[in-house]
Amino acid sequence: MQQKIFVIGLGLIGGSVALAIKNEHPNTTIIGYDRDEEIANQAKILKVIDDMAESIKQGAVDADFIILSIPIFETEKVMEELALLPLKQSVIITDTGSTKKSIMKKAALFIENGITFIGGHPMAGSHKSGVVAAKRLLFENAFYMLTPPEHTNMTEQVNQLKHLLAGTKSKFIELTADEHDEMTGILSHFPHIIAASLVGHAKKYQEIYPLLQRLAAGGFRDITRIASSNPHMWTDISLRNKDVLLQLMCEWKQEMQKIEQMLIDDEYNKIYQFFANAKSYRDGLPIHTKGVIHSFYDLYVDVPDYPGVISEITGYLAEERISITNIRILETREDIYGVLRISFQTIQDREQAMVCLKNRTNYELFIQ
Ligand SMILES: NC(=O)c1ccc[n+]([C@@H]2O[C@H](COP(=O)([O-])OP(=O)(O)OC[C@H]3O[C@@H](n4cnc5c(N)ncnc54)[C@H](O)[C@@H]3O)[C@@H](O)[C@H]2O)c1
Ligand SMILES: O=C(O)C(=O)C[C@]1(C(=O)O)C=C[C@@H](O)C=C1
Repeated sequence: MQQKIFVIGLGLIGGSVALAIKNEHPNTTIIGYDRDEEIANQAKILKVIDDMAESIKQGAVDADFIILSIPIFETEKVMEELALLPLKQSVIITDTGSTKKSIMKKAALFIENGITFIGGHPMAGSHKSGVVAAKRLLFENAFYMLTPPEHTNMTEQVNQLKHLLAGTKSKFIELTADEHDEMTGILSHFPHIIAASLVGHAKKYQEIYPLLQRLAAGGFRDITRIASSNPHMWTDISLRNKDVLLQLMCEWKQEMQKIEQMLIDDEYNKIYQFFANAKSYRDGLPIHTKGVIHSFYDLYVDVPDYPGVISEITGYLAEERISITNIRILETREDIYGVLRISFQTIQDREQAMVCLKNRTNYELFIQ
């Protein structure tokens, strides 16, 4: 029988999940709903969904799976709405929200009526929003965290959900809502607050140093990329994980005080150790996976510093239809060689690019 999947919220995550499901299970019918009708129309035109529902009720009542992919506060409201509808008794409802505690509390509304709700969170994404940024393989190799309600046996339904989401090519992991919120607090939510605060801090100096904005390069850009994320989404996340965040902030302030003291006391060895410890842990993080710590397949090209070198290289790659995810000059000064870093989404793309550039240029190529 053809299964009907109802996706509520057709943005970056809802759109990417829908594309992954359709690719793996072409026989499913994907019905989408977005409170912004234009976005739902766009999703239909982009073939992210098969059809649009006019209301949550219309899409939900005969759905086999319902996937909520909207900001956390909205997720909680829509869960209340769904709990009042005559849903299929066998339906499996899930969400993609970045926090899990408040959502799993709301899930009691379903559990008490024998309806399955399994919390979900694909641990990959982007600072970009919207259906146009959706990608079928956005979650490839990332962890996809599932939080089935505690003290229930939902093994069979969890397996059905994993089967449905197999096309995401992510690694499923089950944990409690508390564990989820603590770990994502440390690795995702708190870093987003720090990134936003670093940007705010630099902005304060903008009037004194108008050049600041143009000087903001390498390190500052790397550490603050996530400050470009959707403020609506992050306000919800911060408020719904505030206990964890407040604890982390308290520890962070103590850590800053320790470093402050090392500087005041000119403690060379301790300062060295502070950086060395961080480097050793950061260097040991798994690479070539997506998720909290992103890594792409980078290729470095030694290029002479002349105008047009980037368009020359991207031109060759475009002619051979090799897609890149990012490109950046790491260092260029007059008369010396600069290094161009090109990032690819897959190892195959990088290999193809190496062959292409070897054939068409004399530039030296290397991989770190
Ligand atoms: N962006 C990421 O990196 C990321 C990663 C993993 C999980 N998440 C979580 O996934 C969820 C969706 O995030 P996103 O990045 O796709 O956001 P998005 O802004 O790209 O898309 C959200 C969509 O939901 C729609 N929407 C909002 N309220 C709605 C409602 N009540 N009914 C129907 N549609 C509604 C919006 O119009 C929008 O199109 C959030 O809970 C977020 O925490 C985000
Ligand atoms: O890469 C990014 O831009 C993200 O912010 C993605 C990120 C993360 O912190 O890793 C952000 C929130 C989601 O809940 C999951 C993933």
